Amino acid sequence: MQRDPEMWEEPNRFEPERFEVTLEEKEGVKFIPFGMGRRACPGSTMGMRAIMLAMAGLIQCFEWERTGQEMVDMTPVVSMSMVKAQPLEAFCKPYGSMANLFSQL
Ligand code: HEM
Repeated sequence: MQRDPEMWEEPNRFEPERFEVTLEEKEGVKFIPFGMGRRACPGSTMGMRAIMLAMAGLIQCFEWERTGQEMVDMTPVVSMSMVKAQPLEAFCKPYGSMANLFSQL
């Protein structure tokens, strides 16, 4: 459903802003990674915050680069969750100020 062309414009394009729409807004209920109704995930808020914190930390602390000239292959495998067909390989190095911090850990 999250990649249904009848629900989303260019569903295969990486555009996370599309999920900023809340349930109250006119887009309606199109983003339901936590299920709905009585059995919906009770940990949804914690899940969203944990992922946001983890992603923000990775982006804020490290400089990321591809391993070669080719673009990262985003082809997914059809499964219960969205898994990349090719595992992500990337170089990361801590930003200058972070390197000092990490060396003290
Ligand atoms: C990104 C993180 C998470 C995702 C994508 C996720 C997704 C889901 C989904 C799809 C369901 C099934 C809903 C349904 O049956 O309609 C579920 C159920 C559940 N989740 Fe999560 N979840 C996440 C994080 C968490 C966390 C952090 C907790 C607890 C701290 C949690 C606790 C539960 C529990 C207890 C259920 C069963 C609810 C029931 O059957 O009544 N989840 N989750």
